[in-house]
Parts: sequence; C-alpha cells; structure tokens
Amino acid sequence: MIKIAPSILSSDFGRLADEIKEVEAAGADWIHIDVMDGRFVPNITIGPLIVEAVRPQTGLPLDVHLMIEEPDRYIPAFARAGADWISVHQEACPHLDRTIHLIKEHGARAGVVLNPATPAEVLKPILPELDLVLLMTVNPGFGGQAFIPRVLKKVESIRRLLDQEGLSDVEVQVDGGINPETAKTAARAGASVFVAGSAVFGKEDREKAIRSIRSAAETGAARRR
Ligand SMILES: O=C(CO)[C@H](O)[C@H](O)COP(=O)(O)O
Ligand SMILES: [Fe+2]
Repeated sequence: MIKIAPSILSSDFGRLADEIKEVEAAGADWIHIDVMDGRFVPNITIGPLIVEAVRPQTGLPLDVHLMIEEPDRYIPAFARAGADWISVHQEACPHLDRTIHLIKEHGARAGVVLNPATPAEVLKPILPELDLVLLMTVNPGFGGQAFIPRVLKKVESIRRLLDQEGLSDVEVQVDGGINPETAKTAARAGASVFVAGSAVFGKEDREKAIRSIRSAAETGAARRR
C-alpha cells in the first residue's frame, strides 16, 4: 500500500497546526517531521517540544526522522512526545542494534536511514529487527533539493533483500526531491512510503499535489517486476 508523508520542513511554521490539518484533510497518510541538530547535518530544526505540540493537532501517525548525532540521548523524549515512527541514521549509530531496541522499548516503530553514499548491504544483519528502511534520495539537511537517481538501484536492492528474507511488510521509504515523476520511478524500484516537502507544501492545492504523487506511485508500483 502506497503512503504519502508530507514533510513539515517545507510548511509555514507560523501556521503549523493549520498546515498539518490541511494536509490531513488533503489525504496525507503520515506526517513527516525532520529533526536536525546542526552537527549531523548543517541545519537546526525541531525538538521534542514541537512534536508534543503537533501530537494533538492530528490523528495521523507522526514519522520522526532524526538527523542527529547520539540519537539514543533523545529517543525517549521523542517517543514520549508522541512519535509513532522513529528513524535514525545508520551513519550516526555505532551501536545500531541497541538503538533500534531502544526505539521499540519506548513503544515506537523503528526505522533506519541511509545517506545516498551508504550501501544497502550494511543493513543486512539488522533487517529482521526493522519496521522501516528510509533511503535518502538527497543529501540530508535541507528541503527542495534535486532527487539523486543513483539511489534507485539501492531501493531495488533493499526491496530484494527484504523479499528474500520474508520481510515484505517492512516499509521502504524515500525522502528528498520526491514529486510525481520521481515517486513513479521510486515505486517501480520498490518504495512504499513517499516523503514530500516542497512538492506538497509548496503547492496551493495540497489535495491535488498528494493525489498526483499517489497516483504516480501507484502506476510505478504496478510496473514492478
Ligand atoms: O529529510 C529531509 C531533508 O534532509 C526532508 O524530509 C526532505 O528534504 C523533504 O523535502 P523535499 O521533498 O522538498 O526534498
Ligand atoms: Fe526527512
């Protein structure tokens, strides 16, 4: 099943609650929240206080993408704030197995993120523990960047590894530069969750924006071999 997760990074933070309600009414499946610390990535965004403030504004799952060093220090706070999904970068986790268990112990579903230059194979030993794999299709840190087509091969590899291990229910998420065109190619490669910041919040008609991404992704998924 295709899921569309608008990223609030591209929303108007002065009207955050209204922006979230608008994309919920427009058909979003999840709300994607980009947490940046100015160390792992060169930008600073959101902390647990904002997640806590967002929680009562929507019934949709909150999908928290941690682009931070030492995520173990903050996972409990994000889970308490209401995160349903918490994803950490493999590149920031020397003890990834421990970090994944920490997320689950705090009642959230666990995801691991790979930067564009990190190979799929690093996740092989931990795949059975995961609920989601997020493949960055831009270098993390900013919205509005161009999709890196080279990552499509990695989407295919991860989907193949999951299918081989009987883990077809694990979500494969793509994030960065997603629009109807790139969503179609990513779905064809095996992606199931599509994060879109500027392609949703940058448009006047959010319902049309979400519908276009979803229908393109469905077309791509139908062509999967
Ligand atoms: O994780 C991210 C950036 O690091 C964002 O989720 C992503 O960039 C969304 O923005 P856009 O769809 O405009 O590329
Ligand atoms: Fe993100």
